[in-house]
Amino acid sequence: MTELPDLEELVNASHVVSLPMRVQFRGVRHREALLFQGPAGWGEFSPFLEYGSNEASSWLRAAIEAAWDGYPHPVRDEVPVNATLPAVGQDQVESVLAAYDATHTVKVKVAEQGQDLAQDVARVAEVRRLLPDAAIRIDANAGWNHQEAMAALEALAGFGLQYAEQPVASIEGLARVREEVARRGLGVLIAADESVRKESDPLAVARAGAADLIIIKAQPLGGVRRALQIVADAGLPAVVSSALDTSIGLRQGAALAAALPELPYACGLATGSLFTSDVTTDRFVAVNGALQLRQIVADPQLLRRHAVSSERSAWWRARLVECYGELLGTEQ
Ligand SMILES: O=C(O)CCC(=O)C1=CC=C[C@@H](O)[C@@H]1C(=O)O
Ligand SMILES: [Mg+2]
Repeated sequence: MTELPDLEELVNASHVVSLPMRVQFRGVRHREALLFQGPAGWGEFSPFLEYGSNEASSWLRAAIEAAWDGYPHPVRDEVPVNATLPAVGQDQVESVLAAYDATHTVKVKVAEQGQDLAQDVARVAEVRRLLPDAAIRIDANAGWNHQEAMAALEALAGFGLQYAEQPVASIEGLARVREEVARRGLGVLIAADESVRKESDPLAVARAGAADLIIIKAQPLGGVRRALQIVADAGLPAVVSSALDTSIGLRQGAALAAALPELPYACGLATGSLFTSDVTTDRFVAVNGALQLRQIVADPQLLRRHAVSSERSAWWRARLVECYGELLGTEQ
């Protein structure tokens, strides 16, 4: 990004929407996002509501990159994607998976607050029963301590796990789990997500040898080009994942995945299927297990239909101004 666009131009171009979700994910049933169109296309700014302006400013940087600079040249025109299964009860697994045209790989959320390991085992077992040949990965979102992580991985490894994403919170903790998994011969790779996108140094995981692969997200990492640089510097395989974005943000994730020199795993970019509606008429969801790269444009009627209240809109615009201020401080 060479120069920031004019703030007034950004604010005036903004639309704030709230999209309804099929099931609760990450504690939300509605996902709010601010969208704007620039000379290169649409950009999405949708940091989670609880994020402060410093963290959220990377998301704004990514949105501006999408709308003003566009994307780097892709090296592939389709991106294999995984179905993402929220921490639903065993009885809901089949209906949630039915929303996806991407079940060669399933990521199962585990370690949800208020649930126990038996519920995780039941959920993973049900996925394995329904999809005997699928690659299954789990994501604990740092919800376990070391002991809990080891007990869970012992209990779940038998279902055949491709990898476990962020089983524990810290980088040292990940390294310790990774070592013990190897010592016990559990055959589960360890992936770092929060330890990449929420640390001040996204390369610390790689330097510490704490993970076998990294999860990268375009918005939290400040855009496609920055994320590509992180992967190049980390020297680890990368999986691109969504931030529960609308089709606009998913398109940015797909641009990142399409520009990576290597893409050994399916990406977590099928989350458009968790929404019951979107901002585009031709939603950016998987077809035959993959996203096909194409232009994604917001539809004025859908933007109106999903527009938030004037209070929420004012809240988002104020957030935009605050994050813009943060960017001005760091970029110029
Ligand atoms: O990676 C996927 O399959 C889908 C995206 C996903 O899991 C997430 C999206 C948004 C917020 C995160 O809590 C969550 C993640 O931890 O990866
Ligand atoms: Mg994750």
